[in-house]
Amino acid sequence: MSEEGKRNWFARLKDGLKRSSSKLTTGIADIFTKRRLDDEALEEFEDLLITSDLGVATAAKLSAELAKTRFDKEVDSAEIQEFIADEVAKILEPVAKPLVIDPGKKPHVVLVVGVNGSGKTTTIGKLAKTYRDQGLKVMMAAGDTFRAAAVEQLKVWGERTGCPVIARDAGADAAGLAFDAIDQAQREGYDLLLIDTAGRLQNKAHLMDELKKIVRVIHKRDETAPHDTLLVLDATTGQNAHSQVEVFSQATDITGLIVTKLDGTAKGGVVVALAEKFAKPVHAIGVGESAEDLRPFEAKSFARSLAGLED
Ligand SMILES: Nc1nc2c(ncn2[C@@H]2O[C@H](COP(=O)(O)OP(=O)(O)OP(=O)(O)O)[C@@H](O)[C@H]2O)c(=O)[nH]1
Repeated sequence: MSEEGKRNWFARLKDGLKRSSSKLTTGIADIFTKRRLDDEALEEFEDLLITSDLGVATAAKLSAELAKTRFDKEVDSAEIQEFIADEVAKILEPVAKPLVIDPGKKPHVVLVVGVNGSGKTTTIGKLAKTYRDQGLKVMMAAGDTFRAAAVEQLKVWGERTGCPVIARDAGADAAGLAFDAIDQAQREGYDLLLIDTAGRLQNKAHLMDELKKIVRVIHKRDETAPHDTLLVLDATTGQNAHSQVEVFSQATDITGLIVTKLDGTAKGGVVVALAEKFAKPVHAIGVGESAEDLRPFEAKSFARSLAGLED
């Protein structure tokens, strides 16, 4: 990416994370206006991290780390912002992994799952554009056979990206569609097949069972597939994302996360809590509705944006 492009992207990320970072930076300024770091300040700092959705474990970890080197010393908000950016980057580095498409698989099958409205269809459209722009031959399968509008929505992404969409009538069997899509993608030599699925709440056991069936049928067509199963998480749901990761991972082998809607929420900190708790790869983040608003997840950029700092 050109320096100009990187600068634009960081500006979008910073803009997108503004709600999350301003909550954190305002809190930091309130606590640390030329103040000696005492127990009370540490407690307020820990509470601020928890209310910023970084999670109890991360809050305790960062508070203990800060006390180690700065206890009883004068600290100011700029120093605390740099401290948070450094510590959060350390937590995020291990999970910041790009989605790698294996050219040996024809096609590389990516199954996309998540709760209703999390951004699955949009994210599939964005992924299709990303990989089409890299020269891959990409197909999409409208596996959300439950919601007629979802099939139409994916077809719009098909036109937008120039990638074909395999679809059936509303109400068709999602597993059967996945099977046929793999079959066609194999026959026509596609590099990547992105399979959309219907939104399903993690507390609906029968819908989790349907997801297991889709995976079983995909296995029947290609026993190595799906090669990636991505859980799309809407960052605005904050804490609920934890149970989504937990339950979807019980139903199928979630190989990575994509976190959407970071532009519309003050809960961007949840990405840090998820990394600390589940260590699942975060492949990309969404900061808007257009095709350009999905970018690889970069630990340092995200951490500095969250802390309200320049890249
Ligand atoms: N602001 C913002 N909106 C997003 C983002 N990603 C998706 N959306 C919007 O979120 C809404 C839901 O997105 P969909 O892609 O339809 O979600 P879905 O998971 O396919 O929904 P279901 O098919 O109902 O399960 C749409 O209005 C999208 O434009 C994002 O990163 N930022």
